[in-house]
Amino acid sequence: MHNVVFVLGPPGSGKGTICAKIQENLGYVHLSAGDLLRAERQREGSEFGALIEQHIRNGSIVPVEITCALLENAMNNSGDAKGFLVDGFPRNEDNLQGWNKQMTGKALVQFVLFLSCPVPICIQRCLNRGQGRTDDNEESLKKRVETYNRQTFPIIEHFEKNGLVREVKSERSVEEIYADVVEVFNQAAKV
Ligand SMILES: Nc1ncnc2c1ncn2[C@@H]1O[C@H](COP(=O)(O)OP(=O)(O)O)[C@@H](O)[C@H]1O
Ligand SMILES: Nc1ccn([C@@H]2O[C@H](COP(=O)(O)OP(=O)(O)O)[C@@H](O)[C@H]2O)c(=O)n1
Ligand SMILES: [Mg+2]
Repeated sequence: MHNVVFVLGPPGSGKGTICAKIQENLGYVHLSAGDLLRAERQREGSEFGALIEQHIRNGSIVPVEITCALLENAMNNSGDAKGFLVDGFPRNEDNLQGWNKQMTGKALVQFVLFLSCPVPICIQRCLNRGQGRTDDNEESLKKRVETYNRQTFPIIEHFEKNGLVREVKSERSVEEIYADVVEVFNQAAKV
């Protein structure tokens, strides 16, 4: 059984940054759904490259069959890990349903780390990210924020109803955010 922590929040809220620190210090393995999709897009012989690029530019969500298979493969190929940080997933109802269908009995979701941050700050961070991403431009960002508001936030609310959400405000320094994140993981380890 894989232990999983879902990490959600608007684009640019700092999911990748904080996950890297958790992986470094707390022994969880970081799996970014976006990174896995970008790698699959680049993989020679992939039949999904064009479809993935289309969704990324549009800020829309790739069908779960593709994303969940990438996540499950990565988990199975990671050897023994204390747990996995599944960053940027599930982002919509399709993601959630597909995960439940494919991973029930194989993964246990410990909690959902929700990095909350005002959208204008998130957009500015993405525009300054400097990773050359095809979706870090004003036009794609507008669509990504809309997708977040319409599709991802309701998923966070769903988990909230189940008592699984641990919110950490991320309009602060990485050090301040991370200090709260460590508290969340410590609390989770007690129960
Ligand atoms: N707490 C923070 N304060 C200022 N900038 C940040 C903070 N966390 C991340 N960043 C920067 O913002 C950009 C987006 O961060 P990233 O971790 O990629 O977010 P996400 O994965 O949620 O899109 C990156 O350039 C990152 O260096
Ligand atoms: N579960 C997911 C995660 C990302 N994606 C796609 O990948 C893009 C980038 O996701 P990301 O997680 O790397 O973006 P950030 O929130 O980290 O900025 C999203 O806008 C989607 O188009 C997806 O389709 N399904
Ligand atoms: Mg990211």
